[in-house]
This record gives sequence, structure tokens and C-alpha cells, in this order.
Amino acid sequence: MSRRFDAIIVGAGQAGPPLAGRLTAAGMQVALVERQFFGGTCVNTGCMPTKTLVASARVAHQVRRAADYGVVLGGEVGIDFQRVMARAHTVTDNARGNVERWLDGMHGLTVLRGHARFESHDSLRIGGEAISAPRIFLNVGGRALVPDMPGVHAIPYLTNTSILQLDILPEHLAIVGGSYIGLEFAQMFRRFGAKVTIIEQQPTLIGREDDDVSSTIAEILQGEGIAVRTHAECVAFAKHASGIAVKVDCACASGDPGLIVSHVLLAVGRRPNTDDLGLEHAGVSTDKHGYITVDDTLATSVPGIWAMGDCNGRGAFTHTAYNDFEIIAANLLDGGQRRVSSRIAGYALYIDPPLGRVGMTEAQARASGKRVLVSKRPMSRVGRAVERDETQGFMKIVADADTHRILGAAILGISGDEAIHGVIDLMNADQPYDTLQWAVPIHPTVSELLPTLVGELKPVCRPASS
Ligand SMILES: Cc1cc2nc3c(=O)[nH]c(=O)nc-3n(C[C@H](O)[C@H](O)[C@H](O)COP(=O)(O)OP(=O)(O)OC[C@H]3O[C@@H](n4cnc5c(N)ncnc54)[C@H](O)[C@@H]3O)c2cc1C
Ligand SMILES: NC(=O)c1ccc[n+]([C@@H]2O[C@H](COP(=O)([O-])OP(=O)(O)OC[C@H]3O[C@@H](n4cnc5c(N)ncnc54)[C@H](O)[C@@H]3O)[C@@H](O)[C@H]2O)c1
Repeated sequence: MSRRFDAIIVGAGQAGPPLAGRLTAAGMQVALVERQFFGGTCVNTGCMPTKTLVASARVAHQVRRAADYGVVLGGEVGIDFQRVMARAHTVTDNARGNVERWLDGMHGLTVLRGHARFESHDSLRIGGEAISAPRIFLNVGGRALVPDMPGVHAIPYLTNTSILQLDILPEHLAIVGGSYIGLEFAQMFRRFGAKVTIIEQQPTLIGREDDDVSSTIAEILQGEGIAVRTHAECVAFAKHASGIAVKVDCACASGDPGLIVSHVLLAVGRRPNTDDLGLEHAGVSTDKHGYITVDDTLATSVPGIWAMGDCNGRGAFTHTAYNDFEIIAANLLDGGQRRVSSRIAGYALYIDPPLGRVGMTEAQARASGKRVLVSKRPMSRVGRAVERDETQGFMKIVADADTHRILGAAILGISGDEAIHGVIDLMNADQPYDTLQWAVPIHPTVSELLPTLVGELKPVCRPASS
């Protein structure tokens, strides 16, 4: 006999808990199933612990630069790595506890702890218990991808999860993958005092971005003593008497062990938690990477089943997972007509200084066939950055010459993750860039340069092919 509910939510990540709140408030009897840590990736092994560590690393960096600001310190700067990690664990534990207590106390919600697996299109099994409902919402997230790279299973590699359990600072950390996870961990571990090498198979770091963004990020990281090995197309691992041998170059002669490091972090992407969900018993379709296929309203191939967050492949951020919840709640409960395709993509990379991004890159805009305007300003010409003596990076806006709409922007520099919201808001309001020119921003901020930047938009040549 299965227990019947009005709705079942699988996964207490970024979308499941707020949806439980809305559904129960609408009078439904809801079951929420979580197999591990409440709060999911962001709270436990993603954003929250890493941004807490980024904050510690920034303090270490600033303190080392104290003399630049005329501040005299008593001696060498030290890192108490265990306290650094304990601080991150405390932030996580508090946030996880808050989510768990909120759900446990939610009227109309039954919280089930265990692994959920489909038995049919409307029923799931959690250990000895079977439950069913006419509406099922999947919020199962993802985990680190561990590709079958040569020698990988012969070494004690780290992922974003296991690296958070270290209690001794690595002597030399090799990071495979030079994108979000790789770059954030690279800079923080370097600032904690480890030797760090980033190994990236593409020609540039964070290869989705424009070349000027990628190359400036490489300069920032290399300037702090991080080694960057791009074009690493033949990465292989082996145990070595002094640690782990990482072969980086295809041309590496046999017998040459390559790079000898103490630790290896794999940061080569994510995979969805859909392989053990029994989707085949429900008839839910996935793509070739295991992401659940959804339409523009996040409905799966089976009526009555929706997928939210990282598992649907339509976003890979906390704010996109949360927005998935908002779309589903608006459409089901508020008579809304929300669509994923209306979402304007914004995100940040949390190196220091951060990269704030929205919309198209300059390269994408140029390739789109539109008449493109571009404006760029180095942070060395931003008063706030000069006063703070943090002038690395630049601001860039890309606009459509015909519609006067901003197509995209990048702010790589101090407060870039905050200042980008001036552009995100304008794009969401669907207003022309000229609107910004009449704004009166506050001095001295990074955002105050947005009107100036817009005033300096200039046409760029189209690629020869268009
Ligand atoms: C190191 C790192 C740093 C990050 N930093 C940022 C950042 O700064 N900003 C940002 O926007 N994003 C960041 N992200 C991405 C962000 O963490 C994810 O996009 C977000 O957590 C996805 O949320 P979700 O709700 O889709 O899934 P998740 O948070 O992964 O939650 C899924 C939940 O489902 C549970 N579950 C899975 N399968 C089952 C099952 N069969 N039965 C029961 N329960 C199940 C899991 O245990 C988990 O709790 C980071 C990610 C990583 C790895
Ligand atoms: N600031 C943030 O919002 C933030 C921070 C961390 C993670 N995240 C999320 O987590 C997700 C995963 O991040 P990620 O950095 O692991 O993945 P990613 O998919 O962004 O990048 C993986 C990188 O690894 C490289 N790579 C793949 N295979 C390789 C190989 N064999 N050898 C060398 N390099 C290889 C790729 O070229 C790429 O640069 C992202 O999509 C992001 O949304 C977000």
C-alpha cells in the first residue's frame, strides 16, 4: 500500500524546499524526500562553503598587501587551515540546519529521509516505503563528473566535495579544469599558501568567455604565482613515490613522469543525479548526458512530472534552480505564463576580483549578425578601484546598434558581481541603453561608470563571413 499525497518533491536543493512552502500554503499534502544533506549542493559542497573560503583567502591576500596601504603588521601572515575550514563548515551547518528545521516544521509537509526511486509514473519507493501523487517535482541536482581519464582510479583524486574535508593544506595542488570550480579553488588555495597548477584542455581558461576576459583572468592568477597549463589534451595520472604524477603534455616522453604534485582536484564539470532515480519506470526522457528533458515550462516527457534545477540541464546555478521553482509555482498556483526561455542569463565567477556577467559575450554578439556596439574601460580608470588599489580587470558592454538594447556585459573587477546588476536590471526591464545615460549614480562606486560606458559605445566591424 502506498501513501498518497497531492504532490511529491524529490530533493531538498534550491528549488524543492521553496516549492514545498508554496504547495503546502495552497493547501496540498506534500511529501519531500531528501537522501543526504538538506540544502543540496549550494549549501553543503558548493556556493556557501566555497564563498566562505574565498572570503578567508581574500583577507589573507589583503593582509599580505597591508604595507601598500600604509598599514604596519607585526610579523609574517599565517594561515590556520583548520580554522579556515571550520569557518566554512559552520556556515554550511547553520544553513543546512535552517533548511531542515524549516521543512520539519512546515504544516502539510511530510519529510522523508532516504533515496527515492520511481516505481511507476506516479509512485516512488524510499527504502521500505512506497508513496504516490498526481504531481511529482524532481530537484535531484548533480555531482562532480569523474571522466575515465587514464590512471584516474589509481590515485586518490579530490572533488569539490572531498576537498572540503581536508584538514592539512596541500603542498602542491593540481587542478584539472580551468572553469568556475577550478579557478575559485585555485586562487583560494594559492592564497592559503599551497603551490597550485591549473591544467585545462582548452586553449584558454574559462573558455566560454571572450578572449580578453580569459586572458585577464589568467594574468590575475599567474600574477599570484599560480601555474597555468592550457592545451592539456593528454592528461594522465599515476602514483609516484613523492605523491601523484600528472602527465600534461601529449609530447611528454615515456619515462618522463610529468608534474609531481601532492593532491589532484578534478573540476571538469558535473553530471546529473538521474542515473539512480529509476526514470525508466516512469518513462521520463533524458538527453545523452542524463539531463532530464523539459519543455519551456519545465514539464518532462511525462504529464504530471516536472524537473527543476541542475538536473534539467537548463541552468547550472543556484539562482537558475530557484528561478525554476518560481516558474513552476507561478504557472501552477498563480495562473502565470512563465517560460525558461525568457530568463536572461547572469552569473559570476568568484575569483578576486570577481567576474560579473550577463547575456551575450562580445564574440557571440559579433557572430549573431547584429550591428554591434562595444564599450570597454579598464578598472584603472574607475575611481573606486583606484582608491582601493584594486585596479585589475575591465568593464565591457555590448549593445545592438539598431534596437539600442544591451546584448551583454562583463565586469571583471572589484565589485563586478554586484555592479553587473545595473545591467541585468536594465535588460530585464527591456529598456534601451540610453536610459542609463540619464541615471545619476552614486559616487564613488563601480556602477557609476555604467552611464559613461554606455556613452562611449562604438560600432565594431562584423566578421568577414557575415
Ligand atoms: C564548488 C561549487 C561552487 C558553486 N558555486 C556557486 C555559486 O557561487 N553561485 C551559484 O549560483 N552556483 C554555484 N554552484 C552551483 C550550485 O551549487 C548549483 O547550481 C545548485 O546547488 C543546484 O541546485 P539544485 O537545486 O538543482 O540541486 P542540488 O542543490 O544539487 O540539490 C539536489 C538534492 O537532491 C538530493 N537527491 C538527489 N537524488 C535524490 C534521490 N534519488 N532521492 C532523494 N534525494 C535526492 C541530493 O541529495 C541534493 O540534496 C556551485 C557548485 C559547486 C559544485
Ligand atoms: N561562481 C559560480 O556560480 C559557480 C562556481 C562553481 C561552480 N559553478 C557551477 O558548477 C558547474 C561545474 O563547474 P566546473 O568548473 O566543474 O565545470 P565546467 O563545465 O564549467 O568546466 C569544466 C572545465 O574542465 C575542462 N576539462 C574538461 N575535461 C578536461 C580534461 N580531461 N582535461 C583538462 N580539462 C578538462 C573544460 O574544458 C572546462 O574548462 C558550472 O557549470 C557552474 O554552473 C558555479
